[in-house]
Amino acid sequence: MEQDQTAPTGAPATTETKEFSAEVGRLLDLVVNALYSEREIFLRELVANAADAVDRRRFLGLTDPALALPADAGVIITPDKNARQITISDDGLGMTRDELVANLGTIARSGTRAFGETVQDAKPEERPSLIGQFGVGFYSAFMVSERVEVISRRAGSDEAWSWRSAGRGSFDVSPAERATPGTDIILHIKADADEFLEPMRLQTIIRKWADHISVPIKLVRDGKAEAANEGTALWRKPKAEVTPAEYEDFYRHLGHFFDKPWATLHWRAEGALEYSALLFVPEQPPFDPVEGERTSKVRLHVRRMFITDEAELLPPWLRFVQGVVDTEDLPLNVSREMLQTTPVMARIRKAVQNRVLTELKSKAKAEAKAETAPIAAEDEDAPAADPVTDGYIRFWESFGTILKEGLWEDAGARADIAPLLRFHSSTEDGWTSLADYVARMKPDQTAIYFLAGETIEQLRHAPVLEGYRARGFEVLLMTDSIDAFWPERMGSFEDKPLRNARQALADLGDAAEVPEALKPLIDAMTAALADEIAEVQPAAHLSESPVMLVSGTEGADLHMQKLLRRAGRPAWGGKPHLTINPRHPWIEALAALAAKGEPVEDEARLLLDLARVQEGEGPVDPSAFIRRVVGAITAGRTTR
Ligand SMILES: Nc1ncnc2c1ncn2[C@@H]1O[C@H](COP(=O)(O)OP(=O)(O)OP(=O)(O)O)[C@@H](O)[C@H]1O
Repeated sequence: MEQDQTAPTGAPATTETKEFSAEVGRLLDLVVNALYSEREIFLRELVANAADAVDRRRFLGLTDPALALPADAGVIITPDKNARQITISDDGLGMTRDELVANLGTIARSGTRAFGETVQDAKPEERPSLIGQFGVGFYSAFMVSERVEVISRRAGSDEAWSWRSAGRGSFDVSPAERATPGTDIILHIKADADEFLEPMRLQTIIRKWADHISVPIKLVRDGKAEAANEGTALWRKPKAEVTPAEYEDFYRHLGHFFDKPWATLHWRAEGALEYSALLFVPEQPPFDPVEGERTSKVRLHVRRMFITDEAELLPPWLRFVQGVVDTEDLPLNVSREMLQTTPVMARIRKAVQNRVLTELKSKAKAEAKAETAPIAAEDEDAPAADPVTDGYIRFWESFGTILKEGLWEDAGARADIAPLLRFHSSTEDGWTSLADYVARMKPDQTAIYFLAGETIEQLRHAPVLEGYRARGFEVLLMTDSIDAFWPERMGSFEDKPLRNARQALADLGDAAEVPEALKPLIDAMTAALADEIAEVQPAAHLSESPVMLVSGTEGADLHMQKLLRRAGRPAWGGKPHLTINPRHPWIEALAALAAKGEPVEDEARLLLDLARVQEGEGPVDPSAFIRRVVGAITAGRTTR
């Protein structure tokens, strides 16, 4: 604690000095030094924060009149050349003392380290967007300021607090005064940042970065506050009047995006439902160091006014879509509950979802056609076709995993999602669709076979494929966790059942008769492995491997059982079957031993462990496994 000489009269003259958390300190260094050449974006960041605070207060004010916004709420930017200050004031929600300390001093985003690395690797022109992407917005103030003061009063509270820092090591917090709720950010401008004290310069920056913010932004010039942003709400403009660059700027403004939109959907619905929508499918998944939320963040506006980004305008499996839906059909004071229950919202959701799926389908189809003949992009929304960024596979590799969640959880959408799916395959290079698979099916093939596992490489060498190969049957290979689950729910595609290759071996007619010579071995192995194995069978289709684990035809297969166990769920599904290769010399030798009544238990266990290892599982008892392998090799040296 130290005495503060400058504390406002009436407030206790105490200042608390606090250290920045180590990560915030690092973040500050990075922002100030790495992004020096792009300093103007400090204004974008601070104005965006101010406008967000106004939006948040408006929304909370709908249900809590104590928080209601004043009619002329907005953001005012006041440059003062003489005092070398810029003040950015808003009528937003404000912050309590604790929020000031937490938001501006101690919470470092999980992206800090990644941010540092990325900034160093990034090209200079990519750097500005990194700030927004990694959530270091406020600290950009220190690019142009030697000191920053924040005075904030939380709506609904009488107390105001001041936060001050020179951006090195520590910050001070003390009581302050503010006549109304909201926040002032006071920047004490650095000697080399004079340009930002010019109203003209500030105006240009706002036009460039913040024009579409719907909260009114004013700039004080010669003592007069003048509107600085058009607040055009880009999504309300006719498509023909929006340039590709404006779409891109708006997309970046929406959130932490630094790529280009892969698809831009801009339309207006009139008639039974009235709304404008401007949606984007990103090119790449956003940087997300921790598993993010599953809900869609598409923003809901009512007659231009931002209402919430929690309206779940799209289902979780389309959560990668970003943008705005602005409707005439809801009242401005729509409540959270109403968002859940009103039929208007249900209809808008359905319409928006359909539009997105239609777009994806047309892009998927365009790519399929492009494989045979070069075509012009069919998409009227896209400004220009770019083969690299427009390719459907580009989208699939970024978001296919998320899209597949819809197959599992959304029965009504399965038919729409099916044509969008792409897979690796045991016979094809690259990606293939279900329709293409069906077109390649052999005349005697009745099902679509798939195999889910950890990696494509592992799957390509899975012994279970040996029988399918022998018949010329293609098997789709899948490696997302969700792949273990959705095919059963989907059931079929174009009337062809989806069959798990591990469980469908019987389809191949491979259930060989048990030859007499093998019976003693099979009986002995079955007895020895009864705890782990449902059955030991000979297999006609194994050519190279001596053994293989096969899943029972019912319930979870081996891969799904593993995923369930990992997720701490009971791994329902029967014990696996162990298939042995009667033509393998080792099995032949064992069969001869068993026929003489000699014990084969040890080798039965070894075979089981080998089959498990082949499936990416550990041996039942690793040290016993090693003992047996070493024993077998040692014996092999003398008997081979
Ligand atoms: N003018 C303001 N009024 C109220 N709260 C604010 C204001 N400015 C910042 N904050 C609070 O401080 C937090 C941190 O701001 P900062 O700009 O660093 O990150 P962010 O806005 O959350 O992320 P990003 O800028 O990357 O979108 C904000 O989330 C908000 O809670």
